[in-house]
Amino acid sequence: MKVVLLGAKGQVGWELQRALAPLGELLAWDRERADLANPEALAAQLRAVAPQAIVNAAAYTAVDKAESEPELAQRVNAEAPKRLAALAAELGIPLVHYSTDYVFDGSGDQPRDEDATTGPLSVYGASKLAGEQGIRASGCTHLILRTSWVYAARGGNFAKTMLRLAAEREQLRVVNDQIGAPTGAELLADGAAHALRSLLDQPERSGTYHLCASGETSWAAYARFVVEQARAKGQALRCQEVQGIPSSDYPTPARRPLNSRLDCRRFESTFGLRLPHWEQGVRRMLDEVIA
Ligand SMILES: NC(=O)C1=CN([C@@H]2O[C@H](COP(=O)(O)OP(=O)(O)OC[C@H]3O[C@@H](n4cnc5c(N)ncnc54)[C@H](OP(=O)(O)O)[C@@H]3O)[C@@H](O)[C@H]2O)C=CC1
Ligand SMILES: Cc1cn([C@H]2C[C@H](O)[C@@H](COP(=O)(O)OP(=O)(O)O[C@H]3O[C@@H](C)C(=O)[C@@H](O)[C@H]3O)O2)c(=O)[nH]c1=O
Ligand SMILES: [Mg+2]
Repeated sequence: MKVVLLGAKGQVGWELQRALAPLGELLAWDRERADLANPEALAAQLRAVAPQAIVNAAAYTAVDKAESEPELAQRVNAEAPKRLAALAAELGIPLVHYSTDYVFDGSGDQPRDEDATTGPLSVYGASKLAGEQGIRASGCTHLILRTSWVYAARGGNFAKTMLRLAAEREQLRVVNDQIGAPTGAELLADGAAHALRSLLDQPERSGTYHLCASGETSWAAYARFVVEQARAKGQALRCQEVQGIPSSDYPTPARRPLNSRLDCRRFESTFGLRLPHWEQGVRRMLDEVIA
């Protein structure tokens, strides 16, 4: 089977290069090879290689910057996935795609399932929601995997920012009223590979799924965990305190949801998989980064 992977150098894309390799011939395309800002050219490039599945890990992920670049965010996160889905429908092949907790408004304190009402607060969230909607409307066989708070040893993410700041400063100030689950790129890649295998035999499993590590935390408690673990692993850090603050004390261009809890039971029961606790993957990532 020939699989095209888009966004091959991102956090999740990098892990997908590993996780998808056993499925057959993998064409791993980065931004230089295939630009999602040009959906028509992308479709022509894909058509030329006639893949049997498309996995899209590319996205415009700069949440604050998207507020001032809404057109580019829309092209990459909405128009390109819609074009990919139209091609997948035409070729009769599955499309795997990732989406985000930021499609929701974050009200309440309960985990949301896949059918919960969406209500993005940011340009990024709205562009990702439009991408989902384009895929669902295309009629192609698909997996839309909504996740949250992605980290990896390779690439930029919140945990690595905290490690850097903790080495420089005595005190970190981090929001404690946004709640979610940090999710590793490894888990997202392995989960997608398992689910894609399953989808090839059972196309009726096509649909939208929530896929996050289990458990929940705030960004502040997550930062504290990272600092404590890193110190226990021998990192010299100046940071003495991670001070929890309300989101209102940390103004950003984009608004973020307070409740990012996602109910992942549909993914677990459909594909017969169990999602590990977020702390497990974060520990592994820190081992790798600190080594
Ligand atoms: N990061 C997170 O916290 C979360 C991510 N997600 C979703 O998960 C998926 C994977 O995200 P993640 O791996 O973390 O993101 P990254 O930002 O690590 O990787 C995204 C990749 O997409 C590439 N890319 C950006 N613009 C284009 C373009 N125009 N054409 C081709 N490639 C492009 C980037 O290339 P370059 O490096 O050159 O910019 C990068 O390699 C995305 O769909 C994202 O929306 C969902 C929830 C949380
Ligand atoms: C650096 C920093 C951030 N924060 C806050 C800002 C924000 O509310 C939260 C996390 O910061 P980030 O910049 O990592 O947040 P952000 O880039 O919005 O993270 C999001 O990325 C996109 C792609 C997603 O899809 C989401 O699931 C989520 O992971 O922590 C602090 O409170 N103190 C700090 O020193
Ligand atoms: Mg970010």
